[in-house]
Amino acid sequence: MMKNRRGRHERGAPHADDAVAIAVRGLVVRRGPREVLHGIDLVVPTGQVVGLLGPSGGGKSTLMRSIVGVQVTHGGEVLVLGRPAGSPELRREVGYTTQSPSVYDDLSVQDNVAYIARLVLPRGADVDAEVARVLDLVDLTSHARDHARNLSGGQRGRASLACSLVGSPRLLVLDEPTVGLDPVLRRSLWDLFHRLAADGTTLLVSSHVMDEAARCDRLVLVRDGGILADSTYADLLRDTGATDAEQAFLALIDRVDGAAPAPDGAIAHPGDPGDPGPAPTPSGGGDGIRQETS
Ligand SMILES: Nc1ncnc2c1ncn2[C@@H]1O[C@H](COP(=O)(O)OP(=O)(O)OP(=O)(O)O)[C@@H](O)[C@H]1O
Repeated sequence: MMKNRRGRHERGAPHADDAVAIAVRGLVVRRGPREVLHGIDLVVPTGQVVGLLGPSGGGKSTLMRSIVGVQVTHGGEVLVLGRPAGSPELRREVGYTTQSPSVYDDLSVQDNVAYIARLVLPRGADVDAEVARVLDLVDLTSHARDHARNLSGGQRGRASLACSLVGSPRLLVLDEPTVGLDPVLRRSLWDLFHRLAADGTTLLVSSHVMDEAARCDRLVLVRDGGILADSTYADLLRDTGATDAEQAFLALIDRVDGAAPAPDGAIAHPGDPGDPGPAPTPSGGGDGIRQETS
């Protein structure tokens, strides 16, 4: 059994490639009558904060749902920590927050978290200590006894985030966790994300606020069901000649739409001639994708 960077014994998942937390190949998803992901290839390295950025309706949530295994998929492969997305073995390894905070209004904040902790933690674990730990991480200790219905929007979001931090999952998939937060809270959440990453957790964080790009170790720009770029913020600015993420995003769109030429050394886009394609995926995954809900 291996130990991770936190010194914990890791639970069961194969480790064909510890450097890769998520490997997506050729992912196709249809929702209703439309195909909304058109053959996505994506590799997310372990221990990084990877931002999934792009305009509303581009497919960020659908991609995240596919990664956590709650999305019916129609082609391709999604491996998470070396296993097919949605595998039962991943339930304690992957934390997920949806865009709408998932908390029980009629329970206190601490009881919401304790409920999840009793489901997630091994028998005999110190639930109270874990509740205190995660509430401290999201700065909600002073609201521990408040009913969730009495929280502000930002506090509800952090209560939901606290639930997904229970048990220190190795992968956190967070759908717009900073939406509606004031700048101070946004900064403190991004600081938390980087502390977790420094401790070995991988984070996939979506946002349609382009100025959050600078806070990510890696950026994946999603538009119209495809990946427009997969880069670092610095490389994105260098390769587009832009001064901020929004400008860079628009420059990439113009380039893809044929309105602007790519400068030398431009970012390789998936599917471009010369694009080396995704990094090798870890072996040990299944031959299909678990399909749980529509
Ligand atoms: N339940 C659904 N049924 C049918 N189509 C859907 C459903 N949910 C989303 N879609 C469609 O799938 C596409 C991708 O949506 P998705 O929610 O993944 O985008 P997004 O980038 O996360 O957007 P946002 O930033 O607004 O959350 C959109 O065209 C959307 O209309």
